[in-house]
Amino acid sequence: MRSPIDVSLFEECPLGLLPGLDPSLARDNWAWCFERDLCVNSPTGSGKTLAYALPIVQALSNRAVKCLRALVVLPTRDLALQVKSVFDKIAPAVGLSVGLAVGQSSVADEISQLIKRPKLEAGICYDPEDFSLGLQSSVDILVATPGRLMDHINGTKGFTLEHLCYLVVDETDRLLREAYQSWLPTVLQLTRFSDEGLFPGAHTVRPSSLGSLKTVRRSGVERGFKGKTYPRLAKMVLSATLTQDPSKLAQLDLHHPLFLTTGKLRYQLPGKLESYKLICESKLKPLYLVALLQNLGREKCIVFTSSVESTHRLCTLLNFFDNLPFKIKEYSGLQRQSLRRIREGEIQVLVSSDAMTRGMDVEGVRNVINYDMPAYIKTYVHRAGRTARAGQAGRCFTLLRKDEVKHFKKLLQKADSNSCPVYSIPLSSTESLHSVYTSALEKLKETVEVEAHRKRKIGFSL
Ligand SMILES: Nc1ncnc2c1ncn2[C@@H]1O[C@H](COP(=O)(O)OP(=O)(O)OP(=O)(O)O)[C@@H](O)[C@H]1O
Repeated sequence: MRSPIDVSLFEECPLGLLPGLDPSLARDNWAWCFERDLCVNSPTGSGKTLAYALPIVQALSNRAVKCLRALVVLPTRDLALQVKSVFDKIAPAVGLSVGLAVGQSSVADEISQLIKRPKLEAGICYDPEDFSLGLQSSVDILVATPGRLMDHINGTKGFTLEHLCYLVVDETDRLLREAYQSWLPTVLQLTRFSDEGLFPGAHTVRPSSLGSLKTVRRSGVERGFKGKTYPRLAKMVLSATLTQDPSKLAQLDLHHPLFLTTGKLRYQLPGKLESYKLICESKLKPLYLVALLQNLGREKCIVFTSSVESTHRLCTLLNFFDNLPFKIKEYSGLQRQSLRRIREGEIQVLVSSDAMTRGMDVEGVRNVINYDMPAYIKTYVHRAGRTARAGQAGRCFTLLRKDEVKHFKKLLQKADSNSCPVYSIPLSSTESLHSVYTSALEKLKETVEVEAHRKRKIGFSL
């Protein structure tokens, strides 16, 4: 941990040249050396997902019996879906199955995807509640959010982590900040080796579903084990803004962690990102935003605001500007379909709170706009990182009041970014929007009143 390895100093290696990789997986970089746990701090859009998906799939490609051997935990449902889609592209090539536990469908539906009941399905047993059914995992790899993972740990018959070999904690700094029903201590407890036998915690939850089958985890003869082999859960933790603070990482109980990074700084922006600032009065921000969007034409944009409520208001207001040559939708927990719509090119502008800040990979997003200045450099890094991904060029615009400029400059310096020129909007562009802005504001006021009334009514009827 004291001497991070700067992977940017190594030469790139095409997947086709990676030794030992199953030919069906050899289509681009990184091999996970499982002898030590890995901490990866690498910029947004640098391909961290494939960097863990590929070695896990490769390592499990020779497994004989299907059981849950790899668990990937992510903070949000949409991120989990995105990561599952990456595994879905590579795992079937070597006969592995990937499951999802995110609360997208009912618990019952999810259970039927994750657990199989061979005796019941073969008609040998007719009582679905019978615990001797020999329940088995239907998946080798599970992508999950903490809440639904805990639901399965606590309540799903046949769901066990006792065979787990690989644990990935993606967006680690975010997941460590939020305890989510103590999911991490629970997972570590259920996968820990102890003198009482393997996985004692698992047995207190329920008996082994696979009878005498014992998982042969990776064994390592390593420093600290006094020459003994030791079955161990291999862990990989990743983020574009991963902490190097040992007291925080200690929660993960890492084994001789190796810290991989790209450069010396914790906060890094993508190489081909250009940052710009727009300085305007607070009340004129919508005008500047519309003028900027008009300048950007029909390029895909994500506009970030500071809250779910301002996202809704801003999106409603923007849609009252007539004849804009692009379609605008908001993204929130209740409006998740807009993510699919921007991916498919049905809409060009997505307005979002920080719900969309981390990890989301939307092809073709050329611009990110901070309608509200992010309070922290970490937030700037993740928001800006929705563009300029995978070596592509991208731009990040930040709307600022005059009194925010100094603070913003200091913020960017933390990412060693001193270049953030002013992006000028001609006065004529904003002036021509004044009358439509006034009428849009009126309509927004009416809409907000109607919505508040409707909410009150629903509240009373409940
Ligand atoms: N070797 C590769 N060559 C080209 N493109 C790649 C490669 N690996 C991944 N990609 C693409 O790069 C994009 C970004 O990948 P990914 O979402 O894994 O980034 P990330 O590092 O996890 O970013 P973030 O920190 O924002 O979550 C994806 O569209 C992915 O398909």
